[in-house]
Amino acid sequence: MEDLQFSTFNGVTEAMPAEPSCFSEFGEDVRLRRDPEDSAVPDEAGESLFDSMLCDSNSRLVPSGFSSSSCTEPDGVLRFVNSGHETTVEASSTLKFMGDSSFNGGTVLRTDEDITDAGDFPFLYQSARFGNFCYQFHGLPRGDCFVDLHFAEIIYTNGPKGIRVFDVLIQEDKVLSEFDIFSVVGANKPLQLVGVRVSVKEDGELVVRFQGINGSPVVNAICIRKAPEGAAPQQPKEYLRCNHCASEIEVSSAEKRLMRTKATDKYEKKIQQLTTDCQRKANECHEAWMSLTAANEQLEKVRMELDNKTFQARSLDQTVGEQAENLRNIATMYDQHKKSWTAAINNMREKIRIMKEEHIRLSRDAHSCIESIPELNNMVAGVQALVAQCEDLKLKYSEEQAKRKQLYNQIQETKGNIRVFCRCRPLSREESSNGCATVVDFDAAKDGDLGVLTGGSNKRTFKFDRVYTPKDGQVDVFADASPLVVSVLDGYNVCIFAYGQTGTGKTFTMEGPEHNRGVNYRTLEQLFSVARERSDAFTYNLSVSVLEVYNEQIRDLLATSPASKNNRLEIKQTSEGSHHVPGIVEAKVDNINDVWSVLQAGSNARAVGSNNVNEHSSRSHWSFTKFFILSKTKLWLVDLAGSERLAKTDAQGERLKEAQNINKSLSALGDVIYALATKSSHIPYRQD
Ligand SMILES: Nc1ncnc2c1ncn2[C@@H]1O[C@H](COP(=O)(O)OP(=O)(O)OP(=O)(O)O)[C@@H](O)[C@H]1O
Repeated sequence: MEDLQFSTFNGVTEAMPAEPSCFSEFGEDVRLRRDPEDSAVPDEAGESLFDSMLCDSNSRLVPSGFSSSSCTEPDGVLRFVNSGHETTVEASSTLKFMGDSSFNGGTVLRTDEDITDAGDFPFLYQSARFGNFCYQFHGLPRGDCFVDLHFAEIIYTNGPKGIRVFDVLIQEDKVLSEFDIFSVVGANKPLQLVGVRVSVKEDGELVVRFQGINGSPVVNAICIRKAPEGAAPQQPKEYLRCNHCASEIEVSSAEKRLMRTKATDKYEKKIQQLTTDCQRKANECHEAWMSLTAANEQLEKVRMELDNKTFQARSLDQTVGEQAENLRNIATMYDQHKKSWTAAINNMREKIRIMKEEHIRLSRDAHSCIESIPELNNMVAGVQALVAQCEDLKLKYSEEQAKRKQLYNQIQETKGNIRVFCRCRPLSREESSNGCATVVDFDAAKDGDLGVLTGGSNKRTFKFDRVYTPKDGQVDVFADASPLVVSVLDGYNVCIFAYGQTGTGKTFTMEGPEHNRGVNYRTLEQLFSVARERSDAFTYNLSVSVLEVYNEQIRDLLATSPASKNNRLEIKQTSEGSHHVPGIVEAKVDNINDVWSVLQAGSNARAVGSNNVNEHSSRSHWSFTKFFILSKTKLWLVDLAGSERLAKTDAQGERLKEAQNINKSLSALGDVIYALATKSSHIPYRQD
């Protein structure tokens, strides 16, 4: 009994409907006969699939070929059309298969492939009509009849499912909906729609129409059978069908209940198992939900991270943009630099080209020089000989110069260490207009004699080293002073001073006007000239100090600060016998202009008084000295104050005191000079 199962039509457990006896074998439920290759098993899905295809509740699908044994009443067959095939009469059967007729449209298709489980007439399934077609039968008897349709997928043998889907309508009633042969039995396998009950009217016409949904419809055979006339629908009987032999067995109510109980147990177990599966699936769903929640949280984190990354990406974009801008600027600068460098390189190339040409020219010159080297060597030898000769001459010159210097200074000493020159100025315009006349006789002036008329024919004569007449100029006076300049540079101390009565021309002789310089300027000019001539052999560092002796006080005329101006200076004698003034300003001079500036500064700082003898009379002695740092030699150039006869000048007060001091110091100077001239053992330098 395990192999038996209720036939279930229309989704409920019930007995098979009343069937014509010749097709009673088709009671086997299609849901139990799925093709193993299709891996189909009877299940709710398969049941739903067939239910959805079958539109007539009395019809059924049979997944096997037509068998002659199933046709118990061959006379009841009104038409059996073999689509796409010619008329066939089987000797072993009383059935006559008509050739393909009564169709409208479509084409014929045949196959030589074997049809699995094809029943007794496989050729029924090896030909078919397909395409856009319908069958229209005429001459059928009025009343009900059954229509059986035979199908097999012989075109799309590899499927897939759904490649051919179509509807079938009989007498415009849909009997198959979205019919898919391959989905039910696969390829090259028969599938019968059995027992569609239709009614034929008086016109005896029956129309079978095929409508394609996907692909073209197909049909292999159509069988029209006569239905029992006036037969009322029978009460459903309860059958059991053997799964192996497909024989139908009528069962009693008790047996049916027993089987139902067993079936109920079986289904309860199945329900239990489904409940367990459902619970398991629910758990799985819960776990999936939890993991989905976790995934969502993770997703949220990822989204936030993504937001951050997006923000960072935007920042990076901005940075990249700025960098790109910088790069563009750099590129622009680079282009500019490149242009300037290119220009510079071109310029350099031009220079190199010129230099190469110059180099070639020099190389040629060098070659010609090399060729003239022998001659050059001779010249070099000659030059070296001349240099040696020159060195020898320089040595001899130095020796001779030393001798000459010695002799020169000996001559100066022979002339006398103290020399006195007398210069007489011409009468001034004022003196001439006052009727003054000269009392000096210059007849023997060339011999150094000066006669002074003392009245009448009396004449008193004075002896000097040289007498300058009023006609002698500054140049003549300096001619005798200039040899002394050379002596200074040879290391001898020299002092030139002007002595005389007020207004006799001391300042004129020493300083002189700007257009007619005196001894000071000319001496120093010659000093720099000789120093320049000797610069190859000697270096002279020259400096100048300017001082004034006024009322027995020494004043530094180059001092600028009040403290140094008020500083009390004294003349000191060194152990070597020379004299100097500690603390006095020594201005370094490099040329005659410097000296002149210093002298001007010193002259401006002098204390000048006036008396009625000479308005511009100097009331002080002033001098400046040259210091030769190397030899420490000094040249004193002194413009003494004028000696005066006090009664004649009518001096009083300060002027009298000045005059007294001047005369006193001049008298002391006279004593010193006398002591020096007579080579006295005591020189009264510090006599008060
Ligand atoms: N040789 C000369 N030829 C022409 N003019 C002269 C000559 N010597 C002096 N004089 C003029 O005589 C005037 C007085 O000369 P200077 O001032 O030099 O006298 P001094 O002796 O320096 O007087 P003091 O002692 O009062 O300073 C000046 O006007 C000067 O120009």
